[in-house]
Amino acid sequence: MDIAAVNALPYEDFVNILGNVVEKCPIITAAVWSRRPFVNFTALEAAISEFIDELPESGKEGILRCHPDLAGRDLRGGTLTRESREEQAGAGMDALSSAEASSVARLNEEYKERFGFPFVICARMTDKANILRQLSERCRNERAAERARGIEEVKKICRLRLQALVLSEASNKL
Ligand SMILES: NC(=O)NC1NC(=O)NC1=O
Repeated sequence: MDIAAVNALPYEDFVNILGNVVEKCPIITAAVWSRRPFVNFTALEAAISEFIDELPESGKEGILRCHPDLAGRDLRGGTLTRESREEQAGAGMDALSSAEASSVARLNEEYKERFGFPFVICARMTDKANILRQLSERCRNERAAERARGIEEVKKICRLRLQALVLSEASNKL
């Protein structure tokens, strides 16, 4: 779908198609619909990013809380969203050794205990070893820094999900 097709979507379709570019936060997609028409892919991505940046800190934490744990209960129970399942599987989160799985579970709990929101990282842009390292390193950060870092990761996940749905200028030229 190119940007002209995106701009032509009624809001029901816009939210149905793009509603999970930020995990379980269709309200963000619903809000940016009124910013149409988008001149290009970058403008659509920027509108989402600006909406997130304008939220109070509690809203940003709310976005983080909509994300499932890496290798957590939703993965084990088969209740991840399709996007999240593919991202987590791509980084090997569905094939951890039992030692890795218990380490991730312990660190995820420690992180949530400390910050009150889950550890979020763009799984597609990293790998298992780095996820395990970041999980233990980022546990030591300050809350505000971690909130900002988590939101940066949400935006990376969003860009990749958008790219899977909307042709960017670069791919238009191919
Ligand atoms: N917690 C967390 O980072 N979750 C995720 N990351 C990602 O790329 N997809 C997710 O579901």
